[in-house]
Amino acid sequence: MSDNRSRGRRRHDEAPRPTVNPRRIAFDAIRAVTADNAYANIVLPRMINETGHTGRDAGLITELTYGTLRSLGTLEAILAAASGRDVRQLQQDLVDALCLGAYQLLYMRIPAHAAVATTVSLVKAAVSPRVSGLANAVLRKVAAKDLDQWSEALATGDRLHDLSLRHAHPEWIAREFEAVLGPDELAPALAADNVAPPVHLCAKPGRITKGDLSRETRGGVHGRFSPYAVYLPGGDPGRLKSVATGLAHVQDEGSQLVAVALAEAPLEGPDAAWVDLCAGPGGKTGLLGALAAQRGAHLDAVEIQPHRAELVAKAAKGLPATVHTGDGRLFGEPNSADRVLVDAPCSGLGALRRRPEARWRKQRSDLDALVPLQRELLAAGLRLARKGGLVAYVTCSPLLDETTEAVESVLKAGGAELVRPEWLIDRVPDSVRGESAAGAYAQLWPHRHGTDAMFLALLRKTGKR
Ligand SMILES: C[S@@+](CC[C@H](N)C(=O)[O-])C[C@H]1O[C@@H](n2cnc3c(N)ncnc32)[C@H](O)[C@@H]1O
Repeated sequence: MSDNRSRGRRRHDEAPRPTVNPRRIAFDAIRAVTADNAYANIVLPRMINETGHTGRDAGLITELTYGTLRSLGTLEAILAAASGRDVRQLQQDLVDALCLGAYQLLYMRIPAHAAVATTVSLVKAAVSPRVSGLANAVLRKVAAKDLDQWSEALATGDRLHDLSLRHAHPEWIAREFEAVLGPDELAPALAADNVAPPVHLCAKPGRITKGDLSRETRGGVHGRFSPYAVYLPGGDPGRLKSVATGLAHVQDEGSQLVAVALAEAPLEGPDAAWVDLCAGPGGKTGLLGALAAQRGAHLDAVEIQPHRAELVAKAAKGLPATVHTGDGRLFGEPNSADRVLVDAPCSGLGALRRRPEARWRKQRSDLDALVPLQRELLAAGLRLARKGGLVAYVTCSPLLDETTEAVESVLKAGGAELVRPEWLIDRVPDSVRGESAAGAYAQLWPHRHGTDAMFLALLRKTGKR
């Protein structure tokens, strides 16, 4: 009797079992990205939450969705070969389902018969029963080879083409990376973009220590390089009290390093007026603001997009910082700032591992508008700095146009010099890029450092601009 009662009570207390199949959720998320231009890292957590999946199922859904989206170009090339036709001739929802199936066959340890059967059922239910026979035939052909065999079968002998196909990147991105890294490191750099990174947290200096933050995360380890980084072992960072109350925030370790490198660079003269000229959504504002508080400095944070400026205001809460909504190119008095961060809007190609679909959406032509804006913002940062003041030019991209070429073109106008970012270079091995008598740049890489590919040029204003 008592047994029955307790069994009944337990059933009543349990959360309802999720009823939507994990593969269906992954398919719906992929459709949202390909059909509605959604961002997977925004729609997927919501879908998982709404359908009540947790633990291993949530992990499976994430792997299916992110993995398929990261590998789309390669999967489509293999599907084209397996079906004997250009996949653009097929309806998009069928292609999405086939990509999801092919991903399981080629990248996951799911038995072929299960991957084919579940995908065919999905096609019947979510696309059309009329095309389920076609889906079955194509996936069986895909299953006949593994990824290495497909890569070999589709290789043309052109190194960039073959590496791009094997590591699922558009060829133009591989070419741009190679222009910076050289041929030997290209394969590991591309491969690193396909590994989901852990969430990095920043323990705001003066607010919480790394030790206390890692204890709160139950198993989080201290970052390799940043004095403030903790790697989250898993779970939702938003549920941590320190994150919810603003003592810590989510921020890639590389982003932390480039911001701290500006704050730690030696400076002669006053050191009270700091500016963050491209601040949204406010990660670096939060860290620089906390450092400014410790040093008796004040931070002005500028962001052109009002909704992003609101996020900056949240990140700056309780810190000695003022948030301005406006154009950084027009902000402030010339010769007034001691330290300026120009974290310029960029292609974001240094953070592809965090944004699964991004590599297939970006185009080389996106740089046409970004490159002039980056140079104008850097020139504005130098105008704002006082003589002897420091400007950090930062991008989350290693591309030549957005990094060294931007800096060199602005330096040509005179009145500024390149400074070695010693603080960063001393603590991060293999982070020097392009050392010369004129100075050195810092470049971080996922495959070398486990960070996003952040670029930093530290400049000192030497005269009139
Ligand atoms: C790379 S993001 C900055 C990331 C930020 N520093 C952080 O750590 O969270 C670049 C930001 O610059 C903003 N932006 C673009 N053009 C701008 C302009 N002319 N003036 C100020 N901000 C601008 C973008 O809206 C975007 O929020």
